[in-house]
Amino acid sequence: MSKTTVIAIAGASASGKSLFASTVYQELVAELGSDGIAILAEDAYYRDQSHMTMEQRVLTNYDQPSAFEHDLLKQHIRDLRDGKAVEMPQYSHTTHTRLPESIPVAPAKVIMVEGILLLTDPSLREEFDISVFMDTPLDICLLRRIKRDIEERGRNLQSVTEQYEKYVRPAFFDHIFPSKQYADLVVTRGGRNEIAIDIIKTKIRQLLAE
Ligand SMILES: Nc1ncnc2c1ncn2[C@@H]1O[C@H](COP(=O)(O)OP(=O)(O)O)[C@@H](O)[C@H]1O
Ligand SMILES: O=c1ccn([C@@H]2O[C@H](COP(=O)(O)O)[C@@H](O)[C@H]2O)c(=O)[nH]1
Repeated sequence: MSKTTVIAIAGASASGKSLFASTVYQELVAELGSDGIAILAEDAYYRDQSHMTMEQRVLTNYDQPSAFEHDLLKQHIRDLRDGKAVEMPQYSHTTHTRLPESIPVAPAKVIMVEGILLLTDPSLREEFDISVFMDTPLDICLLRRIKRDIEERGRNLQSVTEQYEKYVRPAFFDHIFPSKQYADLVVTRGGRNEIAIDIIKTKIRQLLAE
C-alpha cells in the first residue's frame, strides 16, 4: 500500500473511542512496525483556555465544534499523509489548557483519529478513508464518564452532572448522534468489542497488503 489510510473513530464522550483505538494500536504496532500505525486524538486539538479564569473555563461549552481547532487537526492529517511528522498538542481536561510540551507523531501507513465531533465536520470527513461510530448506550457512557472524570479529570459528581445536563447530553443529540449516518462501521458495547477490534485489524492488514 502506498497511500496512508486514515480511520476515524467517533461517538459519545466515554463511549470507548480511546480504548478501542489504543487496543487496535497495541495489538498491531509490533506487527506493523514503527511506521505502521499512529493515533491522533481530537481532544488534543481543544482550544487553549489559559486566558480565562478557572470559573469561566468550567462554564465553557466543550461539546460544540468551535471548541476545537479542527483546521490544525486537518492540517496535521494532511501533513502525515504527505510524509511529514507533526507535533500533536497536549491538552489537560483538568486545567482546560494546552500543555507546553507537544507529542511528536511520525508519518504512518495507518492513522487512527479518535474524537466526539470528527464526523460532524464535512471538511474533516473528507480526510477519512474509514469511519467507525462507537454506539454505546448513553446511560453506560454517563456512568463511565462520571467515574473517569472524577478519577482522572479532577471533577466531582456535581460538576460532572451539571456539565452533562447543560452541554454534553444536548451535544449528543444535536451533533454526535446525527453524525452516525456517516460511519462505515457501527460498533456496539464499547472499547472491548473484540469482534469489532478484529474486523478493523483485518481490514488494516488487508489494506497494507494491497
Ligand atoms: N467495553 C467496556 N467495558 C468496560 N469499560 C469500558 C469499556 N469501554 C470503555 N470503558 C471504560 O470507560 C471509560 C471511557 O472510555 P474511553 O475509551 O476513555 O472513552 P472515550 O474515548 O470515548 O471518551 C474508560 O475508563 C474505559 O476504560
Ligand atoms: O476542557 C475540557 C475539554 C473537554 N471536556 C469534555 O471532554 C469530552 C470529550 O472527551 P472524551 O474523551 O471523548 O470524553 C467532551 O464531552 C467535553 O465535555 C471537558 O470537560 N473539559
